[in-house]
Amino acid sequence: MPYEIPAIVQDRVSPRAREYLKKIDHFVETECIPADSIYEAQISQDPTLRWKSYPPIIDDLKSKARSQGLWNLFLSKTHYSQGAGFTNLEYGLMAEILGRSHVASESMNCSAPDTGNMEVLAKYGNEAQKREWLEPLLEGKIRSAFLMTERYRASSDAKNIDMKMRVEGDSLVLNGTKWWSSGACDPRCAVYITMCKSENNISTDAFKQQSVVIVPANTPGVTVLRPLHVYGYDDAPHGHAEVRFINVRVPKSNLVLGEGRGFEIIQGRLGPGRIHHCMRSIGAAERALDYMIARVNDPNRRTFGKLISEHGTIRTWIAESRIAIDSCRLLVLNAADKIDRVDAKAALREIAMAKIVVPRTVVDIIDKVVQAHGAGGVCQDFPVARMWAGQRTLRIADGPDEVHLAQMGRNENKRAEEIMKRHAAQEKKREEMYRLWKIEGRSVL
Ligand SMILES: Cc1cc2nc3c(=O)[nH]c(=O)nc-3n(C[C@H](O)[C@H](O)[C@H](O)COP(=O)(O)OP(=O)(O)OC[C@H]3O[C@@H](n4cnc5c(N)ncnc54)[C@H](O)[C@@H]3O)c2cc1C
Repeated sequence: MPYEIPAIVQDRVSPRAREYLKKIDHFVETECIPADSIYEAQISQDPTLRWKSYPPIIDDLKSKARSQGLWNLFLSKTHYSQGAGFTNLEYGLMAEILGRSHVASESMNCSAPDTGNMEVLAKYGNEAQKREWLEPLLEGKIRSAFLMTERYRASSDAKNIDMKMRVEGDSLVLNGTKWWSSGACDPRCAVYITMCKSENNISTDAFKQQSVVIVPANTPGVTVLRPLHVYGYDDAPHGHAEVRFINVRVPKSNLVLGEGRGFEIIQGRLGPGRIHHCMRSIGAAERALDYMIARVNDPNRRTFGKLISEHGTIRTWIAESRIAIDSCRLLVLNAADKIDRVDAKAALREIAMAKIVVPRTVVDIIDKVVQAHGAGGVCQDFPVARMWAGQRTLRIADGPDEVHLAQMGRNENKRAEEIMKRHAAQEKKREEMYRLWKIEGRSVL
C-alpha cells in the first residue's frame, strides 16, 4: 500500500518532507523489515561475545541509509540547527515508519537513547562538549546511554535520585549504582549522560540539587554489572544495564549547564523524545496489524468451516485496532504540532496524553494480534511476542502511567476555581431568567 500522509496534517508537511517520507517508506519496506531477522540471527549466541560484538548488517544498513540522505532526521528544525531540517510533526510521521522495523531507527541514526542524548548536548552542551560527544554521535560513530534510574530508589520520582556527586578541585567524584541504563551494554556505547545529586548542600529547593554529568564509559571506577532482561529478552547488543560507580572521577568541565541544573535538562530532554517513542509505537502497531491480517487470512488455517478472518470476533478486532491506531496518531501529531508552534513546555498536557494513551492502546492491539496467532503468537516464530514485551515496558519507562496521570489530573483539577466561578455566574443568570419567564421552582444546579 503506498504511503499516505494523514488528511488532517496534509498542509503541515513540506514538499521536501513528503519526498523523504516516500524514501523512508521504501527503505524500511525493502531493506529494514527484511533485515530484522538477519540482525537477530547475527547477534552472537556465544556468551563471551554476546556483549562484545554487534550484528554487522547494521553498518551496511547505516551506510546505505546515509548515502540516500536518511540520517539524523530527528533534530527538529524549529529548535536545532544540526539535524536534517524537519519539524517535529514531519519527523513524527517518519518515526512511525521507522517503528515498523526493529533496525530502521538505528539505520538512520535515529534511535533512543542516542536521540535524546544528542538533543541534550545540542541544547545544553557547551562547544567543547559538543565537539567531543555530539559530533561522533551525529556521525553514528559511537553510542550513548542515559543514566537516571537507580536500583535502590523509587525513580519515578526523580527527586529521589541519589548517586552522589562531589566537587573536588577541578574534578567531580561520583559514587552510586544506576539501573536500567539502556544501551550501556553495547560495545559501541562510549558515553553516559548521568543524573547525580550534589553532596554539597547547594540548594534547599529539591529540584535544584541534581546535576547532569557526562561520563566516558571507560572511566576508571565504572563497572557494567549485568544486563537486565525484559520479559526474558536481553535486548542484546543494546541491553539495559546495572552500572556501578565507585569513586569515578571526571573533569568538572563535564558538568552540563551547571551544578543544580539537572531537572531543567531532563525536563527539556523528554518532550520530543516521548513523541518519537509514541510514533514508533504506532508504527509497531501497524506492523502487528499487518501480521494479524495476514495470519487470519491464511487459507490453510480454517476453523469451523471458515477462514479465521471470517469469524465476527476477528473482524471486530481488526476494526477496533484500526480505529485505535488512527485515534492515537491524531493525538500524537497534535502534540508534535504544538511543540513546533510553541515549544515542549507549552505542549506538556498533549505530550502527557500521548505518552499515557499510546503504549496502553498499542499493548492492547498487540495482545489481540498475539491471540489471533494462537500459539504462534507467544513463540519466536513471529515477532509479535517480542513486540508486545517491548511495548509493555513503555508504560513504565520514561515514567510510569500513574505518575503522568497524577500530574495531568492535578493540572486539570486546577481549573476547579474557574469552573465554579463560571457555574455561579450561569446560576445567577438562570435565576434571573426563571423570574423573567415566571417559571416556578428553582434551577437544579
Ligand atoms: C525497558 C526499560 C528501559 C528503561 N531505560 C531507562 C534508561 O535508559 N535510563 C533510565 O534512567 N531509566 C530507564 N528505565 C527505567 C524507568 O524510567 C523507571 O523504571 C521508571 O521511571 C520507574 O521507576 P521505578 O522502576 O523505580 O519505579 P518506582 O518509582 O518504584 O514505581 C513503581 C510503581 O509505583 C507506582 N507509582 C509511582 N508513583 C505513583 C503515583 N504518583 N501515583 C500512583 N502510582 C504511582 C507506579 O505504578 C509505578 O510503576 C527503563 C525501564 C525499562 C522497563
